[in-house]
Amino acid sequence: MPDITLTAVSKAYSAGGPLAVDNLDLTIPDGSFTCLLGPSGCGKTTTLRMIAGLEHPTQGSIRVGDRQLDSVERGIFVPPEKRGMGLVFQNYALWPHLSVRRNVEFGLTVRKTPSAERKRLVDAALTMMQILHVADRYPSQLSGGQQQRVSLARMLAVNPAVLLLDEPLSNLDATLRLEMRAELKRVHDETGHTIVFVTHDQLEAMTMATHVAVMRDGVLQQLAPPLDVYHRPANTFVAAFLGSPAMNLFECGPEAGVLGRQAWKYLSGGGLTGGDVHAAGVHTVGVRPEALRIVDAQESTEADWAFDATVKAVLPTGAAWTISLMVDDTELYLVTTKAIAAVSGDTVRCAAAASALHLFDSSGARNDLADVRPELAGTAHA
Ligand SMILES: Nc1ncnc2c1ncn2[C@@H]1O[C@H](COP(=O)(O)OP(=O)(O)OP(=O)(O)O)[C@@H](O)[C@H]1O
Repeated sequence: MPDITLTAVSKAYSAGGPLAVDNLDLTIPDGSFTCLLGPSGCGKTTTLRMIAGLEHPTQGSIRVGDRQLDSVERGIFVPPEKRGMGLVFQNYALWPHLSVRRNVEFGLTVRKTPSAERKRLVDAALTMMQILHVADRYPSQLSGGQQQRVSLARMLAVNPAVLLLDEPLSNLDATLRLEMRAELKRVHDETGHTIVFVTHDQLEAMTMATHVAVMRDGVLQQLAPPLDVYHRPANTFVAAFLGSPAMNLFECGPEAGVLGRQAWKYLSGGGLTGGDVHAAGVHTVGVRPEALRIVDAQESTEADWAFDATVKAVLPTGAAWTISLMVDDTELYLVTTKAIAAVSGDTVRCAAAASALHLFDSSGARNDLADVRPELAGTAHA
């Protein structure tokens, strides 16, 4: 199936009311695992439901390759059952009075698929989801994870070209969620289906997606592979939304706080004058907690940005240490896998490579300064 393309799609639930989705241009590549990611109410579900044909756009068009599914301007609307898409929601909506096999068979029975073919397709879907051994049980006799596998098997059995999933893992406990993430990724690798997956969980998006579409207030912020979104966020919203702890962000300039003034001084060095930094529009600096390190005075190189900070608290997480630091009244986080001896109240020297700094202008948009100082382009991880 070709790409799914949304062009200038908007949706208001009431005439003249607020836009749940605002002028969305989005291309979901064929065969991709695209996650629609963003905080509650940002328009992810509305977008998914419009792709499915369960909601009508107020404006704009949706097509798959050359096939128009919706066009408000041209009065086109293809009903959900004719779109070749399978849907799975957060609540599995299994029929309680039907066995697992009958549940999975349901869509095929509706389509009047011959019984031998039906059995083959159901067995294949149950095998794919590794639940063939519970085929004769009823939903109430299954764990939450197994029930979710049944709802996925039910969708896979009818072999839709596109799988639309709306927070399908949010009812599962942490262990099952992890297991199902791996499972969905495997299904995607094995089938090559296009998957569109709604989640507000950044870890879910990072771990499974080939592409992440970050939304805010109905507006697309960035569409890119997950590591690009993480390492080259398009703006401060995306930068702050991904990562745990989130990216340290602080205002930078001659009038900013202590840390921001130091950063501004650093950025102004190396042939780039303060005026140039200002002219280039740097307003906010970001640095990921794991890009900061604690150094001995002799360890940081001249190219590093280095500063002194006071340890507020050391928070061991088992695999790593999260350290809360204060520079004057700015709090920032550092994550390290190296055990450190520091305790609350100690002063430590921190450093980050120039390439680990993310620069944003006053509108919050990414500003690489790449033309001026390539080492500040933030490309170390790209
Ligand atoms: N049926 C509806 N009628 C009126 N407003 C709605 C309806 N469904 C959603 N909205 C509103 O549209 C906006 C987008 O909602 P949507 O459910 O698409 O967001 P979401 O990002 O999926 O949120 P969540 O993660 O909480 O499900 C919200 O302001 C919401 O209140």
